[in-house]
Amino acid sequence: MKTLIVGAGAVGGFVGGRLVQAGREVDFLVRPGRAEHLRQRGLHIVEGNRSEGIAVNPITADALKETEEPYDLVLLSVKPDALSAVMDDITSAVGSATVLVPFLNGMAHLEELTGRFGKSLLGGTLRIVTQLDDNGDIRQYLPGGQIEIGELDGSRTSRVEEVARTLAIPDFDVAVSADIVGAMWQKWVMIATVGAITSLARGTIGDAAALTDGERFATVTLEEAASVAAASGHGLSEPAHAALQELVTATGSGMTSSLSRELASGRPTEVENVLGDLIRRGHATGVPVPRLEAAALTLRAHNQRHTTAPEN
Ligand SMILES: NC(=O)C1=CN([C@@H]2O[C@H](COP(=O)(O)OP(=O)(O)OC[C@H]3O[C@@H](n4cnc5c(N)ncnc54)[C@H](OP(=O)(O)O)[C@@H]3O)[C@@H](O)[C@H]2O)C=CC1
Ligand SMILES: CC(C)(CO)C(=O)C(=O)O
Repeated sequence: MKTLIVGAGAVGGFVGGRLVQAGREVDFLVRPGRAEHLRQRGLHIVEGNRSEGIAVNPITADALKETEEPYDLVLLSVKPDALSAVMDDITSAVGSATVLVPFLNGMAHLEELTGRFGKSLLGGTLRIVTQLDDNGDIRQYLPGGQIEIGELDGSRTSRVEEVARTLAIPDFDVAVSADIVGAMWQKWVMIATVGAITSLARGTIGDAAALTDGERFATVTLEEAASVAAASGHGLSEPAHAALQELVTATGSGMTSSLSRELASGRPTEVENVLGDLIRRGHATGVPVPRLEAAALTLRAHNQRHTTAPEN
């Protein structure tokens, strides 16, 4: 499938770079500065001391407008504040048979994208731990990754199978979900909980678990996020809740989240998309969320110090 990766940051650069290495036909929609960087330096993925340079094909929005052939697959890997701009930019890349898969965290983007691209859209979740570094390279902090995709109505179609085959890259688990909306909510509960704990503790899940009352704090924070999901009609199954409970209280765990990594590196965070939206839904459904609110306040204060423009 001819694939367009939208945004060559921590997610798009990593997934797209691995797809190129696996021999897929991939272009990267990037802004002019990133295009220049990728042409000069190539895309670099760094794991520990190992750095791999990958020759990639960047394309800017102006050049994309000239494209006559739509892409088969478009992977959206920008942050929410860039979504409306890229939705305009990809118009010429999306034809009647194009499939779009978003990897953004949270749920707000789904409504926006469905309104614009309707049936072209699949749901998606991605679990990797990567970040752009100061050289513009992509650092992977934990090995492997998981991708879940699915039709929003839960049906099993040939196009979803084809996308899954295209995304099958080494060290990645790729699964087709019969309930991708539920899977996205589950990931949202996870990322909000891990993001809140690790941002407030300024450390890893393991660091927080080792603090006095750390495990209890993590348990109650998970309870808040899971209760909002349940009140919104997307309650976690008992095994899913138990697995998350283990994940967020794991002693010795090196897990962080993109929220806390960005907090630590002085970059603006996606607080509104990951925590703000969940808090708003908590208020709307009468679920108290004091720990999520405390984390959001910390991250909003950080954003105010580190951004000149609001996130959304
Ligand atoms: N990092 C992670 O481990 C994970 C992140 N996610 C989610 O994935 C999404 C993307 O995050 P992440 O990759 O970390 O973010 P990054 O900031 O690393 O990457 C976003 C990229 O989007 C690019 N971009 C911004 N505007 C445009 C535009 N108009 N056209 C083309 N490119 C553009 C930026 O490029 P530039 O500014 O250089 O132009 C940047 O390289 C987020 O919603 C995040 O929550 C999901 C799973 C894991
Ligand atoms: C899976 C996880 C928690 C990895 O960092 C993530 O999605 C994120 O940080 O945004």
